[in-house]
Amino acid sequence: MTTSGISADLWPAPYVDGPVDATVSIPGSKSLTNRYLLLAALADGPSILRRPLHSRDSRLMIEALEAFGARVEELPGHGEYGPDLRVTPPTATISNPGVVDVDCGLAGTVMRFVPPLAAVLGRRARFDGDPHARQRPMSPIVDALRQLGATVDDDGRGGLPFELSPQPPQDAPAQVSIDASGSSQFVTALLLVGCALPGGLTVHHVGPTVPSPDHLAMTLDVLRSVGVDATQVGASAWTVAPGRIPAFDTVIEPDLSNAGPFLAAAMATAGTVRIPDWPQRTTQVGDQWRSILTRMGGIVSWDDHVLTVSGPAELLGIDVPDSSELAPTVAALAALATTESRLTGIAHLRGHETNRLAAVVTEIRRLGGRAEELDDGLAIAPAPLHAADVQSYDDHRMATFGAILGLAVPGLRVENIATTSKTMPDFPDMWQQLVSTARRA
Ligand SMILES: O=C(O)C1=C[C@@H](OP(=O)(O)O)[C@@H](O)[C@H](O)C1
Ligand SMILES: C=C(OP(=O)(O)O)C(=O)O
Repeated sequence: MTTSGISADLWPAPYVDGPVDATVSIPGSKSLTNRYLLLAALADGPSILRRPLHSRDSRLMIEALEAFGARVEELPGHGEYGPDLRVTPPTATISNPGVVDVDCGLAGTVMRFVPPLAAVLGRRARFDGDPHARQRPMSPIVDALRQLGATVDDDGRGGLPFELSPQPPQDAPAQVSIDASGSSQFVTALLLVGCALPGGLTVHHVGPTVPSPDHLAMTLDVLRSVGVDATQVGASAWTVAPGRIPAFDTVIEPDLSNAGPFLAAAMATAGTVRIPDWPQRTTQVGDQWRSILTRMGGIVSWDDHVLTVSGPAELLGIDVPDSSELAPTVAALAALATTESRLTGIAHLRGHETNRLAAVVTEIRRLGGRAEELDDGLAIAPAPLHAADVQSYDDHRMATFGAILGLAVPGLRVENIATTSKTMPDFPDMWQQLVSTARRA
C-alpha cells in the first residue's frame, strides 16, 4: 500500500484502438465444479470430473473435502485447462475424528456448501476465511444447521468464524425454514446434502425473493444428473428425496460467466470473439450473454457449439432484471454505452466478494463516468471516461470490470489483477493474448 491507501500493485490494462478478433477457450465453471466436487464426496464410489476448473475457489473446496477424508487425485494426461480429477469419498468410519479446520477463502460456494456437508458427515469443524469473508451473509446457514440439530458456536455473530458440532444425521428433521433472500447459495447448500439425510430434506424459504434463480435451477439439474430426486415444490420450497448417489463421471461446461469479459471485449472494440464448447442447453446464468449482448447491439450466433459475438459500432445501454454474477461485467459495458442502463434485482450483490453496487459506482465515478446506486441495483449513464487506477476490492469481477474499461480508456490501471485467480488464474495472460489480436483502426 502507498500512503494514499491505494495499492502499488497496479496492472496497466491494455488499451486497443482497433477491433479484437479472437477465439478464447474458457476454463470450467466454478459453480458446476464445486457442486460436483461436493457431491462426489457423498457418492458411493470414486467419481470423475472432466475439464474441471482449477482455481482458488476449486482448490479451497478440494482442500475442505480432503480435510474430511476424501481423496482427490489428478488423472494423468491433461488438456488445455489442467488435469481431470478422481474423487474418492471419505470412508464411513474414521477413527478418532478430530476437529477439522476449513479455510473458506472468499468462496461463497465453500463457506455455504461445506458446513452442511460436515453436518451430514457428522464431523466437527471450524470454518473461517479471508477478512472480507467474515462480512458475507451466513446466518441462514447457521440457522439451518441448528434446525438440523447441530451446535454452532459463532459467538452470536451469525457468520464466520464458527465451530460446528453436528448431531448424528439419523436424528435430523426433514424440513428446514430459512430466509434465502440474501443468496441462492443458502438453498443450494442444503439441497446438495439433503439426500444424505434419512428423511431427505425440504427447504422452505420465508422472505423476499431468492436471487440468482439460474443458480437454483443449476442445483436441481446437477442433483438430477447424479440420480438424486430433487424438485421445486411451489414458489418457495424445494425438496430432495433420501437416497444414495452412485459414483459418476461428468464433463464440466466452460464458465459462461467468465466468458463475459472476453465477449465484452468484442462489444467494446467492435471486434469478434468466439467461445468454443458453448453448451446448447445449460442452466448457467452466463447463457444470458446471448440476449444481453444482442440487446446492447451485438450480433450473436451459436453454431456447432461455438458462440460468436461481434460488437456494434454503437454500444447501447440496457435494462436487466436479474444479472446476478454477470452484473459487474454488464456494468463495465454500460459505462461505455451511448444510452442509459439499469441493472435491477441485485440488492444482494452488497453481500458478494465486496459490496459490488458501491464498488461499481465508486469506480465508474473515479473514471469520470455517471453511476448511482438504486435500492436494488445500479443506474449507469453515458459520460466520457478518463484514466484512473481502478480498485478491485479483492473481487475477481471488479478486476475484470477494470480490464474491460481499460480497452477503451488509455492509461487505466487495475489494482490487484491477481485476484482473478479466484476463478480464472490465467486471466492476465489470456487477456494479453486477446488484445494481441486487435487490428489498428
Ligand atoms: O451457487 C452458485 O454457484 C452461485 C450462486 C450465486 O450466488 P448469489 O445467489 O449469492 O448471487 C452467484 O452469484 C455465485 O457466484 C455462484
Ligand atoms: C458471487 C460470486 O462468488 P461466490 O461463489 O464467492 O459467491 C461470483 O463469483 O461472482
